[in-house]
Amino acid sequence: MPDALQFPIIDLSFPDRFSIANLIRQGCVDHGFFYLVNHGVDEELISKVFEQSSNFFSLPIEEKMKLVRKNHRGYTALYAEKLDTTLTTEGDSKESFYIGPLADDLNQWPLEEDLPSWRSTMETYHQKLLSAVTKLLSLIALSLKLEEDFFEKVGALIEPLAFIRLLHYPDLNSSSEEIFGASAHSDYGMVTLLVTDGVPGLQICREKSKQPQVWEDVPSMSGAFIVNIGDMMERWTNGLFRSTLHRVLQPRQDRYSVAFFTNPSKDCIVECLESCCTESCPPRFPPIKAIDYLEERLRLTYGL
Ligand SMILES: O=C(O)CCC(=O)C(=O)O
Ligand SMILES: [Fe+2]
Repeated sequence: MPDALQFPIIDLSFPDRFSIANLIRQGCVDHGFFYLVNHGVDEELISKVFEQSSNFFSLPIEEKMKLVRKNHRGYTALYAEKLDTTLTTEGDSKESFYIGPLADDLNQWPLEEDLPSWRSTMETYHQKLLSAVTKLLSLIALSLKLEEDFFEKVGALIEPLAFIRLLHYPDLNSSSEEIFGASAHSDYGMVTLLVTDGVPGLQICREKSKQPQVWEDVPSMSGAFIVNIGDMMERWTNGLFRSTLHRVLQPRQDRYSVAFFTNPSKDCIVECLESCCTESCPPRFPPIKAIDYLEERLRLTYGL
């Protein structure tokens, strides 16, 4: 058995920003994963989000289906999503609910009388997470030897396409090796901040092209977000920062988690950073517009 994974612990409130930036760089180059502590999001708010998430997923399926996913907002039922697009199996054994940018009015919400304070809890969480991510991105910019406001300057943060995904992996009492809670995938955007209820299941594969693939457990850390780099950040850094393959096994008991995905604003162009390419190491990915990339990935995931 390999030793348990150890990721760097990034303290968002630590005053020496350059040493934190170096630690981030190490985490992103080695694993594409790190823990984030002192992130400014109250424990109490996180507990409330989990409680409200469980309230929603406990509703009868007919109620949940009234909010079925439109414009990538709302409910996706068990098996409706398959993150590993190469699998021929049915779909992932999870249900989820997406809440997108608050300004564009496309979100779908349960009725206040059915789930009081549900909407306001999620809106507060969205705002708090966006503020933590903005701080984190300035450190990521430093870690890439860029100016702290690099991601602002390239327009990534004008109206970032940021999504909360509430996740519920029910205990299905089945042990099919073919079906995953979330099948192997990498996230699409810049960074993802994840919090789980502590039930194990998340694994990463550090060498995606090595066969057989080696999967290692990611332990949760109380009070910390698990942060991982997404594909657009990998493209910006020409592969220096890894967007690591990960998955969730079917849990042996109910499991809840909450992911916060941050993608750049829709018109932001993601192209290889000058500091990440040379004549002998040219850009591996052509420039792309964030919205085009995101839409294509979502299309593949949902088989549209
Ligand atoms: O639930 C988890 O632990 C991970 C979820 C995940 O990887 C995702 O939703 O992209
Ligand atoms: Fe993921």
